[in-house]
This record gives sequence, structure tokens and C-alpha cells, in this order.
Amino acid sequence: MRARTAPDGLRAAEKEDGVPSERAKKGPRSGGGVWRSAPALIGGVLVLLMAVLAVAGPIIWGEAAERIDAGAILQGASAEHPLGTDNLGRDLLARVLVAGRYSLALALAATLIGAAGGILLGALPSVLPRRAARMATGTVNALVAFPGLLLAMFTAVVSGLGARGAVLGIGVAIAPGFARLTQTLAASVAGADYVAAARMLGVPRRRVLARHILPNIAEPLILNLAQSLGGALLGLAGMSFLGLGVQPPDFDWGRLLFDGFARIYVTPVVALGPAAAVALAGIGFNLLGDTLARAAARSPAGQGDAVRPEPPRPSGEPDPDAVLELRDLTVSFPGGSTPVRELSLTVAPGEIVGLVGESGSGKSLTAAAIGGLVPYPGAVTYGRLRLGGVDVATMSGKELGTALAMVFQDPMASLNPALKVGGQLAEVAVVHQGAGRADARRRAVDRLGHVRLPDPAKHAAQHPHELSGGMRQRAVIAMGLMGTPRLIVADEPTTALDVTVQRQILRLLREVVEETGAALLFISHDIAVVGELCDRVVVMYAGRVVEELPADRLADGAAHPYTRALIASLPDLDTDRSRPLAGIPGTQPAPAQVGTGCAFAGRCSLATEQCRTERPELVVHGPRQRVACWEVTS
Ligand SMILES: Nc1ncnc2c1ncn2[C@@H]1O[C@H](COP(=O)(O)OP(=O)(O)OP(=O)(O)O)[C@@H](O)[C@H]1O
Repeated sequence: MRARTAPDGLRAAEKEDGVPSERAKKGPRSGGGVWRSAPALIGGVLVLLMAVLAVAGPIIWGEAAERIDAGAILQGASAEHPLGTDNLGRDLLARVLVAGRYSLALALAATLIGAAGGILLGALPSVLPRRAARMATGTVNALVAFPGLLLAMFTAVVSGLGARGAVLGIGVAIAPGFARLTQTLAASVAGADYVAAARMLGVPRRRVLARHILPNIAEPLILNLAQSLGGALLGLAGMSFLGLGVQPPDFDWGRLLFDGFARIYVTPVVALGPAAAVALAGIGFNLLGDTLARAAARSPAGQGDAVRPEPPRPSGEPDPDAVLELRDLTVSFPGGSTPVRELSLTVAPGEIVGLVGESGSGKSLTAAAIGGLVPYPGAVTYGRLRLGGVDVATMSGKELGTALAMVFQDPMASLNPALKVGGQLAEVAVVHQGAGRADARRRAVDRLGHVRLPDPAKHAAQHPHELSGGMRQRAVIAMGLMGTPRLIVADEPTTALDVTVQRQILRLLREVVEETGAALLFISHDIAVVGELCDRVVVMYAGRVVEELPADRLADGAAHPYTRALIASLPDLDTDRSRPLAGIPGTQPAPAQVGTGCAFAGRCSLATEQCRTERPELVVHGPRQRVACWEVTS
């Protein structure tokens, strides 16, 4: 189970009225702000200039660059030749302007070679058997440790002096960086449930790589491409300058620098022109690459716009009393998968709301979206997300971290095994409330006592592995209570615990709610537990809420066929244990395959043609109950 403080605000760029929020317009999370910054503007202008030069340079100045003038050999700067002339009297300014196309083309070729080779090498560990994968990883590690310039020079010399050798050399020097990046990104995506699921289903590794891994890591690789272009340009100029690159009669900026360098003490201006061109182009590509990376990191999804965010919908007046007000939350992933669809949820102060549904219905993603923790490359949009009456997009990380506590399934994943429990809790108070060390430690021990951990001072001085599973989960809940949470989101907090400890943790959560006045959003697939603990139950199916009702009406008031089926599938004392448990026939549609009608229609014995083609909205059906079902509400 994990308790995490949520990061700086949520990733919503726009407010409920469809107008960009102030934060979206000018705040640090705004991708637009990044593009208006000085480095972005300078980078953009420089790259644009380079592109114009590459296209128009040879057309406009091509002839001047090749015109030999025996009367103007080796001249310095003059009105006619602002950068002087070379040993054949050719105008150096014209040659610098013309060399742009060749220099940029070579840099692009080297970058593409480096990127292709690196991505291939970095992807190998994902497709090879274990031992070969380890060798591939070792090779990448060795290449990364090897000085890039030496690698480039060695390759250039081996493959023959000239532009081809230099391009290959720089490509080889760039490749290890790409390989390392690919490996790291692939490893982070490889841990995702959907990759694990594909592997379990026997999908071949190559296909897992091509379909599940590469599309999800494409964006950072493309961003790295832009930054590498600047590096390649500088590298190629360096190679030509060392005499290993472009050979006469061809010329690029590096070659012009090489030729001018011999005269640098007599007429320094002849070296200045190509040096300035290389420097400006390098700076331009680096600034642009950097801007792209920052814009992607701050885009509405927080992770780039691999998925086109759906526009937020206007949705009535804010509820001033609600602790959590979520309107029209949609979470989507590249490839058309939308596991959460236009979900709306309200939690009142001190209320315990259970979010229940089969595995894959989108419960955890809903919790993650509330905490701004939807994993890359998920895109999150909503019409409104308010915590304690405050728009989450306007809250600082500290404010959100104090107002929201999140408790996840595996407590060990929330606690750093190398740090003592008390120290970890204290850190929350130091970071979020600016408390002194001693005060923070006192508060940590107090909070551990609050969650009924026996001898809290002793356990505060222990490492997580010295605590039992139940104690660890108490410690994680205590961590959430280090702030003054208005809302605790607990995602399957007892699933990893044995039955007795489960009951203790559930009792503790209820006590915490009663004592602190915080509200609790309790996520579970177990409708029996939800019915026992919660005041109100929200039932999710295929990313949408299908029913909301008071928990005490579950047994006899549940109306949606899915809710009723969930309840019917529970064993009770009368259940014949010799027979298999009554499950719900069929399976929930995958997030990318939810059709236009009711998503439950395929499994519902009451389904009509209307259910299959038209999606029912949630409508009031009795006191504090709403149901989305044509058959129940018509
Ligand atoms: N990182 C991801 N990338 C792509 N799809 C994802 C990702 N995480 C979840 N999904 C999809 O979203 C669906 C809903 O996932 P979620 O974890 O929210 O379900 P859940 O209701 O919490 O299920 P469980 O009880 O098993 O945790 C999953 O079926 C999965 O297909």
C-alpha cells in the first residue's frame, strides 16, 4: 500500500467553463508559458533561421560562394567581403551561408543514424532472452562509459576520411545515449500492468515491444532527437575542424573553420563566421529541444499530448459543501483506450464513499487522477476537480499534499526500506508544514499512536521490514495523517492483508474519519466490504458510474442489474459451498472497445435493443439513489 503526497497541482489546463484557468494561462504547469519564454523564442528564431538558410542559402549565394577571384586572395574583412576571402579569393560570408545546408544535412543524417542504432540497441533487452538481454545491457553500459569523441574519431578513421566517416562517427557517438534512454524508458513501461498482461497472454516479446512499449516511449525519444541534432552539428564541425570530416572541394562549417584557423592570428574574422554559425545553430537546436521537453512535461496530461485531450464540459455551479467534487473526469491512453469516461463524483465532509466495481472498471485510475498520479502516457481531462472547495489546478503541491492523503494497496511500496518509519513520516511535516526536525518527529510518533500502533516511539525507530503488514499499513495511514487531510483516498488498502488484519484496518479507517472529520473515498472490488464500511456506494462499470446509492440500501434497494449481479455473486451462509461461486457471465469490455450503448448490455439478461445502441444516463431513482439503466428507469 502506498501513501503518497500528490504532486504540484493536477494536470488540468482548463477550467470547467472551458476557459483556460489562470494557472493554465500563466502558471508553471502551462505548456503555453514555456513557449513564450525567452529561451524558447531564441531557440525557435535560430532554428527557423537555420531552416531558411538551408533551403535558400545555396540558391541565393551559391554562385558567389564558388566565384574564384585571383585579385582578392586571402583578404581580411572589407565592405565587399565582410568575412574576408579564402586562398582562391572566394567570399567567405557567402561560403558560410551556403555551407548551412550541407552542415545541417550531415547533422540530421548523423542524428538519425545514432537514434536508429541507439533505439535498436536499447530495445534489445526487451526482446532477447534473459542472458542475451543482460549482455545487451552490459554493452550499452560500456558504450555509455566510453568517451563519445573517441568513439566518433575511431569510427571516422576506420570508415575512411570524409563526410561519410564523420557522419557515421557522430552517429555512433550519439547511439549509446539513445540506447540508455530507450532502455530506461522501456524498463519503466515494462512494469505496467498492461505489458505484464500481454506477456502473460503469451504475446511474443517483439510484438509487446512494437505494440505496447515503443508507442508509449516515442515522445521522449523524439524530444531527445531535437536535442541530439544540436550536439551532432557541433560534433561534425569538430570532426571537420580536426580534418576528419568533410574534405575539399566540399565544405561545411567545420571545414571552413579548419581553413580559417590557420589564419586566425592574422585575420581572425575568417574563423569567426563559421564558428558563429556553428555556435548559433547548436544553441538554437538545444534551446528548442529543451523547450519541447519542458512543454511536454507541462502539457495538460502532464506527459505530453500523445492523446488528444477531450474538451472540458461546463457542468453547473460548484457545490460549496463538497470535500471532493469531480465532474466529467476522462482518462485516456494512446491507441483509443479510455478507461475512465465522463465520471462525476461528489464526497461530502466526513462521508465514507465506496467506489466499487470489477477489476479494470477504472477505479484506480480515478483515484490516481484525483491525486494527479495517472501514469505516463495517460491524458486526464475534467470539467471540475475541487478539493475542499478549492480548484485543485490552483493548489500548490504543498496545499494538495496537506489536504489529500492517498493510501494504496502495498504498504511496502510506500515506505522506503532504507529509512526508519518515524523519519519518513517526519519528512512529510518538514516538507509540507515547514516543521522543525524535533517537532516533526514528535508529530510522527503522535500520528503512529493515533493509528493505534502499539509502542509508537519504538516502531518510529524501526525500519519498515521490522513491522508486520498490518503495522506497515497503519504507518502509511499515519503518514497520510501527518497533514490535515480533508479527503483520504484509499485504493484497495486491505487487499494485501490477511482477513483479521483487514478488519482492523477497516475499523481504523472509520475511526480516523470520525476523529479527524476527513472524508474517505474507499476503493474496492469487494462490495461486501464496501457495504459494511461505507455510507454511500458508487458502482463503476467500464469506466462509468452505473449506480449510486446509500450503503444500507445495497441489500434490498440496488437497482442496476450490474450492482445486483455483484451482490448476487457474494457467498453467504446459505450458499452451497460445494458448487462454484456464482460469477457474472461474460467479461467487461476493454477500455478501447466500449461501444455506444450500455457497456453492460452484453452481459445483462434484461438488455433490449435500446440498451445495445443508446447509453443510459444516471437518473434519480429513489432517495439518494441514481441509476443508469433503461430497464430500471423507464
Ligand atoms: N498505464 C496504463 N496504460 C494503459 N492502460 C491502462 C493503464 N493503467 C490502467 N489501464 C487500463 O485501465 C483499465 C482500468 O484500470 P484501473 O487500474 O483503474 O482498474 P481498477 O478498476 O482499479 O481495477 P483493479 O481493481 O484490478 O485495480 C485497465 O483495464 C487497463 O486496461
